[in-house]
Amino acid sequence: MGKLALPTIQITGGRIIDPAQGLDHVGDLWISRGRILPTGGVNEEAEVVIDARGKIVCPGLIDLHVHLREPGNEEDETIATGAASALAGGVTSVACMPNTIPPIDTQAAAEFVVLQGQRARQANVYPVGAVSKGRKGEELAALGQLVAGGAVAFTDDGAPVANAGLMRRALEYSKMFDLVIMQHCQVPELTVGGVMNEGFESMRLGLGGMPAAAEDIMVARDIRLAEITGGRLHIQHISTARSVELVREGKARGIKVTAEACPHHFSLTDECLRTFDSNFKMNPPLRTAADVEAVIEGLKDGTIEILATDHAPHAREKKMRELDQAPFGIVGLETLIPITVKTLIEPGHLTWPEVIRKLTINPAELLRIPKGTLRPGADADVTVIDASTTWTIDPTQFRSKSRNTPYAGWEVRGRAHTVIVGGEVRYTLGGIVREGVAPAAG
Ligand SMILES: NC(=O)N[C@@H](CC(=O)O)C(=O)O
Ligand SMILES: [Zn+2]
Ligand SMILES: [Zn+2]
Repeated sequence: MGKLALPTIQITGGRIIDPAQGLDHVGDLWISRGRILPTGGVNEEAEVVIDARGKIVCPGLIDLHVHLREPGNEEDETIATGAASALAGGVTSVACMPNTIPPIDTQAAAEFVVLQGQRARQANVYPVGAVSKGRKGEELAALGQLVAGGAVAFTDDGAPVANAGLMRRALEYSKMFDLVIMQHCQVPELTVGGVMNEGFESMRLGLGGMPAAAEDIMVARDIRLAEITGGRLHIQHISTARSVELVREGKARGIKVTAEACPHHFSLTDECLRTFDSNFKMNPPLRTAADVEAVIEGLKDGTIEILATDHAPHAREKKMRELDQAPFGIVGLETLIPITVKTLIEPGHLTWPEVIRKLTINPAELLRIPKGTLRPGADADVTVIDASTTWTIDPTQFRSKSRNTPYAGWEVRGRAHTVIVGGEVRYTLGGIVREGVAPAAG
């Protein structure tokens, strides 16, 4: 669809929340030809009217940590199904990890991801390039070429950059592009054979443990490396109390370190493994209640400025293997909003504007992408959230190709109602008044 064909959209009567502008008020939001219009809109009838009374209208959510599995594991997810899953979760932009087969470690590989994202016409898809060639942790990948191919950050996620010398060079070199190095912090030698958090529960269950220290030690090392290089370090899926403390200290000392937390790390604990259900197996593992509390505290005081899902789809036959054989990871995009509502908003830890900030302008600024705000002239990526609707999480209804969620059957509140990307309604639960052809139900 050309820009001229994009409709004028009026979203009426919603609670407009845009942390980037400090906005939180009830009103109308106007969109035309793919862009946000100034308040008051245009002097014409809108072609599409979305009734947002009682709902939240915010910048399209951004999830900077997803695994889309293409190329190489299309039985788990494709860029198209993952980007459709994003929309169903209210997410209009995703940054996808390079642990595909082959990995995203060249310009051509990054361009392929961008192209597949454009073809899919679902959420915007931004590739994250590998730090090392083949994600082998030996030689630096051609970071400049990756940037030319569209990479917005670098990581070897799925594995850490274990070699301190390589990590130092990556932090040094990435300064040239002002891009962030995202790190899966974990000393590999300390987690060999691990299935879950090391502690009372793993001992009781007789399962191999992954100590919190494996994460803490690498977080400490990398913050120090960020300090001596002046590079930008981003801690992925932070999960331990000590790591949160280290990031807090690092920030206080003026080091360029940021962190993200995932819903499972602030909603579940290692006690869930008593079921031996592989849907509770992820990396980093579910930790103790004290760690969950510390992560929530970090979210509250701003130490952790980003929410991300680490959406990690795995086909049923893989995830159904015995616990120690099953792969790590859970799908996350379609449960992001309700689990955040249940565990952060309803208990009063964070307000809606605080949550939305961590899902819009904060990740946009981290990736240096021109997204995450409803400022006039901005790309019209908008999420309308029905914050009060109650529903039951049913994995068979997911747009994702995979169903590996620990939240099946949970009674929850809040979900994306309508999602607009580039001025086009790409997902809706219905209720849109519009001339001409109605958009396909998401
Ligand atoms: N988080 C996970 O448990 N799994 C991720 C890898 C990763 O994020 O490290 C995956 O790719 O499946
Ligand atoms: Zn990881
Ligand atoms: Zn990941």
